[in-house]
Amino acid sequence: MQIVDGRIARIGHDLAVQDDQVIDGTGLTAAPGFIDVHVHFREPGFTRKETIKTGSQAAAHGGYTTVVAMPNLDPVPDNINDLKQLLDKNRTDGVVHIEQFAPMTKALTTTDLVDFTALKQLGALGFSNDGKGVQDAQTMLQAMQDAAKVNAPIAAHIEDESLVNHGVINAGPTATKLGLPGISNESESSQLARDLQLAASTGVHYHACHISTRQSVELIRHAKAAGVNVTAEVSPHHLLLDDSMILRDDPMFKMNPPLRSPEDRNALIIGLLDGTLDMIATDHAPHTQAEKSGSMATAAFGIVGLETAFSLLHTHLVVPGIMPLTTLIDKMSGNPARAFHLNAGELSVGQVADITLLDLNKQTTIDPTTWYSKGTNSPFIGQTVTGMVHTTIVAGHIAYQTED
Ligand SMILES: NC(=O)N[C@@H](CC(=O)O)C(=O)O
Ligand SMILES: [Zn+2]
Ligand SMILES: [Zn+2]
Repeated sequence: MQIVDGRIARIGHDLAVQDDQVIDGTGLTAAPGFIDVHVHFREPGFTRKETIKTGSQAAAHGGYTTVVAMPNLDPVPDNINDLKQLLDKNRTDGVVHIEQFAPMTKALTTTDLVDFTALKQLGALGFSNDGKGVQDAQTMLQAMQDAAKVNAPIAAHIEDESLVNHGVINAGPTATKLGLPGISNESESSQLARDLQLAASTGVHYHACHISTRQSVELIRHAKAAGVNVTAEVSPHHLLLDDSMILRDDPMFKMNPPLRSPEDRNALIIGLLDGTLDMIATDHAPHTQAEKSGSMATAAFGIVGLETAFSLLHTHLVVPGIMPLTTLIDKMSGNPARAFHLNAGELSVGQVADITLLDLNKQTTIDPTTWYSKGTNSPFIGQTVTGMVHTTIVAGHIAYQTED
């Protein structure tokens, strides 16, 4: 493959080499750069957890060349000035392409809608109140109408707070055993059912964030069959972990939505394989060590994911034969690109040279001392995995390269 001016110029064997830089890909597999449509970079407001620089370096380390960042920041970028500053900072500090969701409502929690036209024009990729579900149906309906008008997607964090019951893990035998309050599946699926009805009537592109329950998979399957303009993501942790694996009160296993039952996890894998769930997104949610210590009752929700996603998914889905490598790469690159109309996700002549080189046989141990993220909150630390990201090329420039 030959790259000229940041774009793929030629693909083939024995390309004449007059270039000033050669990357030896012997033994490596080239994939289109990964795309994560759900990350939290915490800047501005929470830079003790992460910054745009460290978050984007973590993305490059994980093989991601494009990410879409969530707006649960301080200040919330719900106006032209704050969004403009954020977009500028994403551009100057990011070592990968950073797209940005703007919020749907002021401050994420009010029912005052943002100016969808102005924020879209400024460069928001779409709109999301991630971190908070939209509790009020009328607000969601209006947000969908406004988003549809400007041809922008809505990415929904789906959570009916009246059904959450102050829960911190999935409602089920583990919650009972540990004496912790549980979150029901219906807190997600009942709001999703509402949203799919509203999406059908507005025609908006409705993207369901971090789907975690079997009921949600079923609802999305039906909505797609009925022609609703819906896409959905699932996180690596909901695919690879369930609440039966939570053996003690450990905040590394606390995230929103929570790890569900083994049956739910199985439905997510089937839904991913049959196309009901379009893509994998990490929901990279860094927190400080203090925020992730003590009991699950009080710790923060969320885990990091950018630097471990490929290795974990390759080890647990591709190596055992559950999912072909090409499908995994589609779920991590081509599908998110198509869903969000990103000019990325394929390796072809003329495309921007966003390329990830994979060393599929390499065994490593998941070790946060090798990470760029400020967050070390992960339940996967210490696991041995097969397959790792070797080199990440963003618009023709090396954004990450392994040392060995
Ligand atoms: N997923 C989480 O557990 N936490 C996210 C918020 C979110 O994605 O809902 C965060 O911002 O920390
Ligand atoms: Zn969320
Ligand atoms: Zn999130």
